[in-house]
Amino acid sequence: MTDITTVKQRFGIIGTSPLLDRALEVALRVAPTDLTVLVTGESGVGKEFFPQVIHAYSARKHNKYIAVNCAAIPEGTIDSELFGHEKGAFTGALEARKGYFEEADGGTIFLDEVAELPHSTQARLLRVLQTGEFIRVGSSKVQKTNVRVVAATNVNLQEAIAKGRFREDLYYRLGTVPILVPSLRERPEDIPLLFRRFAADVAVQYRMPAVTLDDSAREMLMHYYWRGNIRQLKNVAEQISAIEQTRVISAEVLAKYLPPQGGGAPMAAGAPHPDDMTTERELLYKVLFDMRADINDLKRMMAELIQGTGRCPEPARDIKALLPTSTQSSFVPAVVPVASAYPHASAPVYAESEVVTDEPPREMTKADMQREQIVRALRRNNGRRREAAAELFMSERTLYRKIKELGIEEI
Ligand SMILES: Nc1ncnc2c1ncn2[C@@H]1O[C@H](COP(=O)(O)OP(=O)(O)OP(=O)(O)O)[C@@H](O)[C@H]1O
Repeated sequence: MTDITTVKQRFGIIGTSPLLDRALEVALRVAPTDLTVLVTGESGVGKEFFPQVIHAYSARKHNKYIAVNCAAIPEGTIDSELFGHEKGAFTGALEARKGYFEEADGGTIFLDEVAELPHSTQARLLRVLQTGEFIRVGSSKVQKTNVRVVAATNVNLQEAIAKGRFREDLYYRLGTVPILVPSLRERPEDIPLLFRRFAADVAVQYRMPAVTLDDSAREMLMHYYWRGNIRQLKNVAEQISAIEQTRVISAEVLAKYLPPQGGGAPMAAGAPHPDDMTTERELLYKVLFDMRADINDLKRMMAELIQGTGRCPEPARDIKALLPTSTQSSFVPAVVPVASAYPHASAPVYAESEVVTDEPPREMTKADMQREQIVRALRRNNGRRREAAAELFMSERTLYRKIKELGIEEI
């Protein structure tokens, strides 16, 4: 049997706490079966690793793995996304389309935020779990599929059942094997390990020395409440790495990044998502973060030019790409190549038609900055929202909401 250390290394799962090991052990043990698994735990504890582990160590591993964020799909289209539709089933259904349950035949579907499914979809899901049968929207033909379902939620499903929001029969069917992922408070020994990993990742990504914690800061970190769990810890590590000049962090400095604990009920049904509370602040940090990396890149480019090497250190990342999209149209599109054509000139030489316009720069509002960051993250990830959300330190659900709110078009 595969040992847990191998699994952790393969998936980049940090932690040595017995509760985490126990959860991973259960995942490994049920992986080769076809049992349905329900992964629960507070927001930000790392539930997403579990369906991946289960799929990777199952006989289905060579077939499809499809992850669906149930909260991110509008209610009106979720049935068709999951189960497909026939041509003409609804306005805009110009072609017939397979749903995820048909696509993933022989594989695994991860239903994240399963508590967000509307009632009608819950009924369809129950049927496919019980019999393997489903019907495309607009069809009357019953089809069969062989899909293993792993679901996850941070919502207290018993409460949701009591409020009539979630079907009890579906709860029992989904939770054949329950896996509870521990909160960070239940595994304080993992906190310094996680912090070190996140700080090291930032250091590599932005080519800067990693921040470390002094004893007082480590103590504070381990006793903090961590409402948003690992996601919040990751945010803090990244913010500190980006903003602080000093690389050894004291408790005094750390305290600036930890919101007051007040109350501190963990994330549960109906509670505001930590992303919702901190997204704006974090996006602003991210602006600073990116600007600092850009400035470092520009400094390096300038140093190279001044030394007369005339070589752009990172050809893929030209100056235009470093500029906010809002200023790209009015800015010099290729300063470096023009200047490098005249390596002995004392100042950069601009092609005549490319000179910066006189237009006074428009002050960016907070919404502009947020839009900017989201657009950049989406571009960097070729429009993949999951990756962009991770980079922006927010859940996919929050990213979807922001995209809608800020009127960002498809990238
Ligand atoms: N043990 C771990 N080691 C390293 N990174 C982790 C670990 N657990 C979680 N993370 C990171 O923390 C972040 C949040 O994890 P994840 O998205 O899986 O949380 P979640 O439990 O699914 O939260 P939500 O219920 O809000 O969707 C991710 O960036 C993930 O990579």
